[in-house]
Amino acid sequence: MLRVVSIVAALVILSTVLLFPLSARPLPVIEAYMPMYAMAVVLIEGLTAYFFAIQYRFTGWRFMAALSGAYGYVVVMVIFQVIVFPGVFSEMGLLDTGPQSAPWFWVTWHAGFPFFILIALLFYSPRPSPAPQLAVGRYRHLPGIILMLWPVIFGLIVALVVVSLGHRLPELVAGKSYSNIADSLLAPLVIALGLAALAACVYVTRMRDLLGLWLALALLAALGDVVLTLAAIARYSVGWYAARVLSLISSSMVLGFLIWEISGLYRQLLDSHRQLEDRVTYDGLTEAYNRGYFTSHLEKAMVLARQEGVPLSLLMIDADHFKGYNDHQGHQKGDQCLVAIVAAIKKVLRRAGDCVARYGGEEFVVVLPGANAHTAESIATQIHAQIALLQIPRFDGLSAHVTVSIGIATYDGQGGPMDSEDRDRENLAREDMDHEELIRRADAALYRAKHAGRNTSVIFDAA
Ligand SMILES: Nc1nc2c(ncn2[C@@H]2O[C@H](COP(=O)(O)OP(=O)(O)OP(=O)(O)O)[C@@H](O)[C@H]2O)c(=O)[nH]1
Repeated sequence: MLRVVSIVAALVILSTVLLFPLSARPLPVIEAYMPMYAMAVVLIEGLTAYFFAIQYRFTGWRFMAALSGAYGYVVVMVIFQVIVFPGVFSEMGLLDTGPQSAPWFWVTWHAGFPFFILIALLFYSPRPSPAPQLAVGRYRHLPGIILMLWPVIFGLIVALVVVSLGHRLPELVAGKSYSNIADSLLAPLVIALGLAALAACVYVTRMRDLLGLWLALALLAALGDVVLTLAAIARYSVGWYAARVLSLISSSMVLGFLIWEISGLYRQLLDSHRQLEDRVTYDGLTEAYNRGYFTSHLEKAMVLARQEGVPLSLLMIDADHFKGYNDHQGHQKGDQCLVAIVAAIKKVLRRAGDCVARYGGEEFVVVLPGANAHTAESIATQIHAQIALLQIPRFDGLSAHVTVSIGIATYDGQGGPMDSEDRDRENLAREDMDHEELIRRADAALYRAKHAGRNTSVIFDAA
């Protein structure tokens, strides 16, 4: 970022120096240039003021409020300058203020902006992060609102004075030349304010903050704008056109930075949203779904199964003698074993709605929408086979390799359970089964699988 700023700063200085001797050379009059330029400045500075106000709103950083005020002031000045500028809305400009009002608005704009930046720098403090320290109390935003509004109100008063003095304003423009500005004390005043604001910005922010860096660059471009305008002596000359371009660069600088910053915040927001979503969806160790996700998924899957009248099976899978494995191999190996078990289960699950979740410590659940007890049993058998293929040794004498036990329960999609063998018994037991009941049944089947000697699957049987 420092390199980009340095390159732009070098270009601003170089173009100012190179164009300075050519400034007074006249160029063709393009009357549309002024309104287009003014519209762009109003839009850019208005957006900048808005973004600073928003930043103040969310961070409570008064520097932001004061900067918003400085840019708001410029908007007021530019609007009035373009209204009274000859040849934009009418031959002599609107409001019948005479030919002196436009250059006076230029002076008040270019003196006022660095002045308000100087004021804003009085409120500079390192950026509050990460949590904004907002003052509490009913009127906590009052100082910030005052900082934002007073430059705008001041600008309106200045505009009122300039408009009402109109023809009585001291002469700054004579014919096509506005050399009176350059010859009067106004020129050194405007340049001195610009230099002071630039120096203060560098000194106060120490360029630690990217905003300070871009603000300094904007002030440098604004200074180039002032120097070339003063050297141009007349409108529609090389210096005059070039100064307007520098003025646009100065305006865009900070807005560009703010947009870049906001895009970054948007990306961060999406990333943290994704992370949060992952946290509430996945188990951190095995990357299987977590219990919370499983419960809501099962609930929805059962509603869908009921609506479509199709079965749904649930497998509850538990690693056998896992305490013994942990005790012999250590907790880390135990973790790796759980990860391997999930990977093995995933290999068996091929249908879109199938999912594996970690139900608790070494216990996993598999939801199989559309699977009846027979299909579920076949999937359980495949899981046993995949886990056998892992060949994870135990060395505790209980068994050669890690195995799992599986309990199977099936919901028939008709509002009742479907038992393994006896359909009459199933019909007797028909009831409105919810997901908790299905889990309870899978758990009961798992219990029986454990008692049947482990490394086996059992289908729930109400008997
Ligand atoms: N390494 C590791 N171990 C875990 C994790 N979660 C639970 N365990 C362990 O898993 C073991 C479960 O033990 P038990 O509930 O007694 O069951 P078991 O030894 O597997 O016996 P059976 O289930 O009856 O075959 C405990 O020792 C837990 O510490 C985990 O995330 N990582």
